[in-house]
Amino acid sequence: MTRPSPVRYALPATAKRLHLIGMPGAGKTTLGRALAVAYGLPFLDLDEEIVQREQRSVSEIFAQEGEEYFRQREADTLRDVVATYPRLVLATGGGTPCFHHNLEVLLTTGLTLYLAVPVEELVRRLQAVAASRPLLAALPDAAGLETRLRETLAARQGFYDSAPICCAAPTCSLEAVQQLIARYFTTA
Ligand SMILES: Nc1ncnc2c1ncn2[C@@H]1O[C@H](COP(=O)(O)OP(=O)(O)O)[C@@H](O)[C@H]1O
Ligand SMILES: O=C(O)C1=C[C@@H](OP(=O)(O)O)[C@@H](O)[C@H](O)C1
Ligand SMILES: [Mg+2]
Repeated sequence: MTRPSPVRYALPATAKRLHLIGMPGAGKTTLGRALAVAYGLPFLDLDEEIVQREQRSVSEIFAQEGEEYFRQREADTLRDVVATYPRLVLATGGGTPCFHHNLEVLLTTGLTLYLAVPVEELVRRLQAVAASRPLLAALPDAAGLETRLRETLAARQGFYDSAPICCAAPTCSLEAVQQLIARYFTTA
């Protein structure tokens, strides 16, 4: 099988910012980094940017200041980032589109892509790393994690579904996402 030409998957010049949204564990950070390399764009992770500005971890911010403080910092940082970076792959946090009209900011300043990874797969991925995610830490077991993720997804689904592109491929691989994006631009 011959590999597809990279040119076929190049991000059109009109798409200057690519925003990834989705549940924790969907792969926004991991895939965002790979997409940025593939498209030759700068990469930024919104959580990492907040951590850098605050000089403390997301868990520490939640524990010391509470969620509302984090959401305000998240909203401010998002607006700063889109004002600062004309070209960018941005990995958001799982809750980003759901607070402080951030969804409008994301939809109007870049191409927003929803990584719709099934909850069963999120559970598998997050079991190892849930402790570092304040909204998922302290859950007793995989069943508790799954229940929490299903409740969270139900509350957020409407926000996520506003994205013009949705990747529902089982693992949302780099290749699958690039094909989706290429198709979006040839049919738009
Ligand atoms: N496509 C994938 N297949 C398998 N595991 C993945 C994939 N993408 C991410 N992961 C793993 O899932 C976990 C969460 O990924 P991450 O990129 O931090 O997700 P998010 O930023 O959406 O919360 C990490 O341990 C990462 O290695
Ligand atoms: O779902 C959420 O509300 C959150 C997801 C996290 O990002 P990831 O989706 O990258 O884990 C991080 O922003 C914070 O812990 C809150
Ligand atoms: Mg992340």
